[in-house]
Amino acid sequence: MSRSLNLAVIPGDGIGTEVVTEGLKVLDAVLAGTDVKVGATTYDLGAKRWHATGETLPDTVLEELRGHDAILLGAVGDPDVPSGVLERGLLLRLRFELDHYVNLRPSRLFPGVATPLSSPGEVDFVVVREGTEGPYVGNGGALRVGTPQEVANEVSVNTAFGVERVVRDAFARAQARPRRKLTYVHKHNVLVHAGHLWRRTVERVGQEYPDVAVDYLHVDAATIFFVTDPGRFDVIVTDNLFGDILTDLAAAITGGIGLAASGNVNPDRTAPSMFEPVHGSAPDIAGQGVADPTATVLSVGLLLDHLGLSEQAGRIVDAVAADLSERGTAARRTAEVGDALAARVTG
Ligand SMILES: NC(=O)C1=CN([C@@H]2O[C@H](COP(=O)(O)OP(=O)(O)OC[C@H]3O[C@@H](n4cnc5c(N)ncnc54)[C@H](O)[C@@H]3O)[C@@H](O)[C@H]2O)C=CC1
Ligand SMILES: CC(C)CC(=O)C(=O)O
Ligand SMILES: [Mg+2]
Repeated sequence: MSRSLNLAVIPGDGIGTEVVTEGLKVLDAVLAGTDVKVGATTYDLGAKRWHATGETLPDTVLEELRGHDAILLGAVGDPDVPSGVLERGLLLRLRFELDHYVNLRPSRLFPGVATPLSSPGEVDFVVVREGTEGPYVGNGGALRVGTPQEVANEVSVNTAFGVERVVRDAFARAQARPRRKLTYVHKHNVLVHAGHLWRRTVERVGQEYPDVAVDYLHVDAATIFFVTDPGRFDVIVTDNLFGDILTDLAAAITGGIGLAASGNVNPDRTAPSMFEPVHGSAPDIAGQGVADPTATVLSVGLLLDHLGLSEQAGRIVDAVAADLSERGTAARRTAEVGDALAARVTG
């Protein structure tokens, strides 16, 4: 029986448009000859639309997006748009409205990939970053802005409901992996209100997963072990801000930000999940055709896996692994990498 995938594509800004082109190229290639047909609708959300209309994410577009099976996003953010307008008004609004409470960020050091670590050992972990709460919810404000008496608040919101659902997801993922280990990362020695909610939640939910070994790291110490002993990690669960920072570090130790994929997952499937590279719009290299599209291609793999196409998802990971092992040090252009990966998934 044939199947159709109804995708929404938001290329966004900067290198977002460049890497998404390659992601779609590989998607078409991996599905060629199968009975899966892709219908992709592109949405022009991002800086251009904001400049033209002042819109970030109109309600009508949000409602349309809800009707898709999944969303593929490049990146948003532009130096000519005030900082935060697109990041909050578009990207975070999508994550919050579509209830992407699991921000899934796998990190794996593929064979042959250069890392700044001298003896990394095997690195293969996944960060489960809470995606709808924490300091990113916009619960803040400022008084006497621009004066020497300015006071600025950005309050981290952590609810029992929100923490429990992401912690449960992380335990389930840890249980399904061979090492069955969960590290939760916070800063409960100082952030005693949110931190203790996280700690109590992990302890309580952990009783239902006696076969999962649990440990805890303060976030500052976690950064040490990311560099000195990344092999100790299997599944990491943490809040929205810590997870954001740790996953750029995770990318850096596993070959760079151009390889780091992510899924903003709505595990309850009440709305489409959204897949995107961990990186941003990289204005410093935008338009040059040199961005590495591998992170986006791997994000397409996560998308396929989420939609039950695990065989095709596995072919994407295998193609990336093979490409990386032979890549060498010569710089390759964005389209060259996309072409090579497209050829490998069909070959
Ligand atoms: N999910 C999203 O849409 C995100 C958006 N942003 C936004 O992107 C803009 C730029 O943010 P930055 O902090 O500079 O982070 P960034 O991730 O865009 O860039 C950081 C560094 O990594 C490099 N880089 C990023 N992606 C790369 C790739 N695929 N290949 C090779 N090099 C790559 C860039 O050239 C830059 O030197 C800002 O407006 C920011 O708010 C940042 C992170 C995530
Ligand atoms: C722009 C931020 C809200 C997004 C980000 O840095 C991320 O999700 O990694
Ligand atoms: Mg980030």
